[in-house]
Amino acid sequence: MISIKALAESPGLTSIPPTYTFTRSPNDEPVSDDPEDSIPIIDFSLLTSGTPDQRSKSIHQLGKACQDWGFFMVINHGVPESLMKAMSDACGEFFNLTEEEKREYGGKHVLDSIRCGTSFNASVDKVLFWRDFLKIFVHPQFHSPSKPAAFREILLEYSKRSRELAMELLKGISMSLGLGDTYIQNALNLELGLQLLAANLYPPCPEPELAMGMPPHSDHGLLTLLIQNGISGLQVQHQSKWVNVNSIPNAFVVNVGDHMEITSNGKYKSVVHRALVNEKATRISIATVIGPPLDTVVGPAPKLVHRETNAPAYTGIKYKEYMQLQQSNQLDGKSCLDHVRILPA
Ligand SMILES: O=C(O)CCC(=O)C(=O)O
Ligand SMILES: [Fe+2]
Repeated sequence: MISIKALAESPGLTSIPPTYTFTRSPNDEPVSDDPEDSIPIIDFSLLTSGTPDQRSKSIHQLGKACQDWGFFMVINHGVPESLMKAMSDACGEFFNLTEEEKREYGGKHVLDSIRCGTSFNASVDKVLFWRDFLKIFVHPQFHSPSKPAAFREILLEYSKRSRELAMELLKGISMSLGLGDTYIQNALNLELGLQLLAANLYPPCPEPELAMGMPPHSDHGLLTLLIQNGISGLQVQHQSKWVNVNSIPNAFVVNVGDHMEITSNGKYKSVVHRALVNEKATRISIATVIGPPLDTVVGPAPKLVHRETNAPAYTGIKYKEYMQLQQSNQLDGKSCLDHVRILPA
């Protein structure tokens, strides 16, 4: 399968091949034009080193962001800007390797530690997406492609720093659920949890309104931390509208994943989002997914369910089985989560 990078660079390309034409559903939500519609901002420095009052306000804001939006931006997070830029550049260089060099990691299983390809799952996608990807398991065992030369070192440091940030956010989220700061960490054994880095490349597209970078979907895992190379394209579904995420430079865009929705028994919802493409600039986004160990069965936190007043709304499922389920179907909104939802009697 040809990479989207190779296709986009074909000389004289003025239209997209029909297999890339994404049919938007007739009841697709409109894009919000309200400048007030913007995902909440969390000041990480207040969450971790503010006064007790500032900390408790931040925890409240974090909980509210998870409940109302499922998405928020994190500023003053302490991850060096130079490291974020280096990671984004290194991913760009990976995609610049020859098709031959990248083939070493291509077309493999969802649980393989390094995997690159195009679209989402080109063997089941009816329409192909204008996107190449590189996915790497960086925790509990660290993996890295051996090329480009500096990749490994940058990835190691970036993975470590983004993990620390995620763990602090999870403490705050755990508190916001009234569970105590280490409850989620302990209940889901995050010490040995999966961390997946997924880099996305969206080259310029001659007919951006006809193509789709990534279709509407929610993410597996507890939290996703996203950085971008300054080019926008991400949209989040909110109150029946698509809201553009115009990220503050160097902020992390964080979202609630399906396994946080399950753990919180539906209090915090994973939110559907999509990535559009544009005609002019190459966009790179790098998602870091934080999840439990692959063999952990994730169900609602026992402390959050109550037989009569708050019955479990999801059946427990092994994290890796959930990932396999998502990978074997077309990426389609929250259809994967629907498989484990218990409908009220
Ligand atoms: O490129 C983006 O902004 C979104 C990527 C994404 O949703 C994902 O990797 O799951
Ligand atoms: Fe996503």
